[in-house]
Order: sequence, then C-alpha cells, then structure tokens
Amino acid sequence: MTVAQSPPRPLDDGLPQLRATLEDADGLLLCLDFDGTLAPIVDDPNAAVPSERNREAVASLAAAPSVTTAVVSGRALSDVRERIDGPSIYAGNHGLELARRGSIAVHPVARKRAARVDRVCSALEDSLASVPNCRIENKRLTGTVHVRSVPPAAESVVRRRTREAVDRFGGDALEISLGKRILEIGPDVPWGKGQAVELIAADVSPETVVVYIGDDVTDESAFRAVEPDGVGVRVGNDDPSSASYRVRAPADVAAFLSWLGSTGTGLVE
Ligand SMILES: O=P(O)(O)OC[C@H]1O[C@H](O[C@H]2O[C@H](CO)[C@@H](O)[C@H](O)[C@H]2O)[C@H](O)[C@@H](O)[C@@H]1O
Repeated sequence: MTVAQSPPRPLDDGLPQLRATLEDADGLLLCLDFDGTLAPIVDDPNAAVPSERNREAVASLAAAPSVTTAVVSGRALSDVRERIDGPSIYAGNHGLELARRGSIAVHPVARKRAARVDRVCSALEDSLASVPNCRIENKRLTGTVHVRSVPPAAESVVRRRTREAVDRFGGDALEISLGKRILEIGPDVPWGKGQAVELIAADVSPETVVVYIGDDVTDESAFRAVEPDGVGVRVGNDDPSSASYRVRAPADVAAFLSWLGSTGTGLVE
C-alpha cells in the first residue's frame, strides 16, 4: 500500500493511541536503525556507539518474551552485530544480508556483485587517497564513501571520482544512492530495508504491532513497509516522511524505548 509523505507528528501525540494498540496486541516487533537512531552521528564511522540508555533499553526489550527486536542497518552485518547486543534479528547492508533463526541469508544478486563493489572501493582508496578525511568503508555487498569531514572544496571531486569508478567497474550492475553525508555504492536491485522488514514481519503473528525507528533516506522504505498498520518513527526534523511520527534525536529514542518497556501493557515484564 502506498503511504503518502507528509510531515511526521511529534511522537508524544501518538502515545495514547499506541498504548491502546499495544494493549490489544499479541506482541511487539521493534525494528531499529543504528546510526542516527541508537547511536548519535559522529565524524568517524568507526567511533559510532549506541548511547548507554539505548543500549540498556534495547537489552531490556530484547529480553521481554512478547517483544521481538531487530536491528536494520546500512552497516555490514558483522559490523553492526558487534555494536549492539540483544536483538534476535539483524539486517545489514540495508537489508541485503539478514541474520535470523541461526542462519544468514544474502541477496543472491548482491552476492554476485560483491566483486565489483570491491573493485570500486579499491579504486577509490587510490584515487581519493589525497582527499583529506575521505573514508571508504568497504562493506562487501555495498561500499560507502564518507564526505562528512571532507573539505567542502573537495566534495565535488569525491562525487565525480565515485561516479567514474562506479561507471568503470559497475556499469549497470551498481548504483549510487545518498545518505547522511555519504555516497552509498550498491547493487542495482529492488531490495532495501523495506523488503527486509516485510520478511521479518511475515514471521510474527498478524496481531503483532510493528514499530520501525530510523533517521535516514533508506529508512523510508521501512516506514512504508510498516505503515499504516504499524508505526514509523522518524528521528529528525519534520521534513516529509512516510513515518507518521518523529522524535528529534537518539536521546528521544531512548525515552521512547523506556516508555515501551513500561507501558503496563503486559507485553514487557
Ligand atoms: O542504516 P544505518 O544503521 O543508519 O547506517 C547508515 C550508514 O551509517 C553510517 O554512516 C553514518 O554514520 C556515521 C557515524 O555516525 C557518520 O559519520 C556518517 O556521516 C553517516 O552517514 C555507516 O558508516 C554507513 O556504512 C551506513 O550505511
């Protein structure tokens, strides 16, 4: 179902309705983005860690019998798993790899195109080596070019060289998408966080409430996957989104997770 984009409302406005919905539900499926949602955005991607309150709240909700928790991240699966403990499900590389029920599923086309991603990342390591603070994150199925700390005057060079490398080694097989101060290089396939969330949600009872919290462009497909029956919460401003609700920052995510853990709905012991 198509969900129109409009400015999300402050989450506080939706809490009474969500409490009532939870009271009638069998369980809660809580899907969480990582960077910008559980972990504040920082200059160095290797330094990103969840806030202590988010770490504790996720661990507590993950231990509750009626709650299924999933982290759905643009990071490599192996990377994001090391950054946050507790969830029973992890999706990495924007849903191209999915760990659940003791095994890992990898999108078959993405797997085939990993060699091309690797070639693009290697080429960019060389061609962008002289650009200050330009980081290349090779995530195997996708690659990220970080421009957050690149001098503004050098940004156009980074974008041009990234385009050239993708054209040269990727052809029509790879595409570039944008995120928060990043260029994402990945397989040109109709698969993203939204499809991963649909797969995850297909495994829980229809009476389960699905909540997705995220802050970036790739989270929009996940909001569309859960809305309107479930609840999308965008972390950020009130720019149009497919999420119904918003909070401002990861600190507010922690407050919401704590609220979920103490609603008295019986979902959380
Ligand atoms: O889906 P997510 O879990 O939000 O991952 C999206 C990207 O997050 C990371 O980059 C972002 O966070 C960095 C650390 O705060 C920041 O420096 C960067 O500017 C942000 O775009 C991660 O490094 C990427 O691989 C993810 O795709």
